[in-house]
This record gives sequence, C-alpha cells and structure tokens, in this order.
Amino acid sequence: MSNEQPKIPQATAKRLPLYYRFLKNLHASGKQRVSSAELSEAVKVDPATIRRDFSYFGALGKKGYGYNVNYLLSFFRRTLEEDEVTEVALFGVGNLGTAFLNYNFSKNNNTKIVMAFDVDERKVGTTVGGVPVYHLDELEERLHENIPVAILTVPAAAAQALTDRLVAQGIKGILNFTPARLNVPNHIRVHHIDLAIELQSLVYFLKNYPSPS
Ligand SMILES: NC(=O)c1ccc[n+]([C@@H]2O[C@H](COP(=O)([O-])OP(=O)(O)OC[C@H]3O[C@@H](n4cnc5c(N)ncnc54)[C@H](O)[C@@H]3O)[C@@H](O)[C@H]2O)c1
Repeated sequence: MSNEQPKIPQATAKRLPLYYRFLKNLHASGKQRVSSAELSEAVKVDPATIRRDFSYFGALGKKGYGYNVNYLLSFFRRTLEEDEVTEVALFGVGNLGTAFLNYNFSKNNNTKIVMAFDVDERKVGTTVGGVPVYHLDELEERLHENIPVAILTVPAAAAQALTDRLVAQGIKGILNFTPARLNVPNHIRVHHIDLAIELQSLVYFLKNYPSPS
C-alpha cells in the first residue's frame, strides 16, 4: 500500500499523527478547511514547516483558503494505514465476554472481534453481537494466521492451558482479563487487565493523594 505513496522525510512522518488527530477533531466539528496558521497554533509547529510538510502530501494550500480538511484526512488515513482492520478472537462468552461482543470495537477503532469460543453447549452455535460462537474444540481448525490477537475472558483456571494452545497456533498478542498470570514465550505480547487491582489502586490514590483543591 505504501508503495504508491511519496517518500516522506522521517521528521515529517513523526508529525503525521499530531496533524491527524487535530484534523479528525476539526472534521468532527464540521470544519471543511484550515489555514496553516490555525494548524500551527493548535499543534505548535511553525507555519513554514507545516507548509513544507504538507507539500510532501501533495496538499498545496491556496492563499486565502487554506487546506481542504477531507483531502488531508483521507491522505493521513491511507498513510497511517488506519483502514486496515486487525481481527481478534474472544475466548469465554460469559458475563464479560458477552459485554465485549456486544460492544462494537470497530466503531471507533481499527480492531474487530470476528469469532468467539466457549465450552458451554448452550452458547456454541449462537451469535452474540453479530459474532459466531464456536466450540473450543474447533480452535485449531478455525483460528488462522489473519487473527493475531486473542481476548481471554475465561475462568482463571482455564487460562494457561488455553494460552498454550493459542501460542502453538501462532497468536501474537493476548489481552488477558483473567486474574491468572500467563507464561508465554518472549515473542508473544500479553497485556493484563485486572479490574480489581485497578479499582484498588484508584481507591488507594484517593485516600493517600487527595486532590489539592
Ligand atoms: N465479570 C467481571 O466483571 C469481571 C471483571 C474482571 C475480571 N473478570 C475475569 O474475567 C473472566 C470471565 O469472567 P466472567 O464473569 O465473564 O465469567 P463467566 O463465568 O460469566 O464466563 C466464563 C465463560 O467462559 C467459558 N469457559 C470456561 N472454560 C472455557 C475454556 N477453556 N475455553 C473457552 N471458554 C471457556 C464458560 O462457559 C463461560 O461462558 C474471569 O477470569 C474473571 O475473573 C471478570
């Protein structure tokens, strides 16, 4: 995809996400155009640098008009590959898993849960939030290399054995909502979200570091 794009200097490329975020906000507020002076004020980059940066994108601002916000946004989206969706599999369609399936991540994100697994026969074969639920026995058959991420919302006791199977299947990242600490090879990334610990830590900070006002 990036083959068709002009080569952008690294310093310019680093500023892209900054411009992009600001332009998304502008677009959301209904603005159609923006001047380099306005952009400069918002992202704290001088207008000359902005004009040079934007000339790499083929966006030549018109005097007295500025830049077309839609044009810039579509350029940034292509360049930052935001259109590319990462597919995710979810394991454990219980209280938490069901909530995640019903919450459509893809609305404001570039990830999408495309399949779910459970061991409960009452759940297997159903569709939750538009996502099909398969039996865990079908993991090796269904999970393919285009699904690099797994969300674990199974009971803690089932988490490690499941993780071993996911690793054998070539998973790259795991978002772990169970309290179990997972053992994985170094090349696999695990993000652990422990709501009980987060809540405890919030309460601790409220008690020990009350706000100054
Ligand atoms: N519910 C919460 O608010 C909450 C909050 C924080 C963390 N957690 C953690 O998230 C996990 C899920 O919690 P929950 O409340 O949704 O539990 P739950 O009991 O409602 O759901 C667990 C689901 O996993 C399925 N399951 C069991 N073994 C499995 C396996 N090997 N493979 C696939 N599916 C399997 C069960 O059939 C069930 O549908 C737990 O580890 C829990 O500690 C839950």
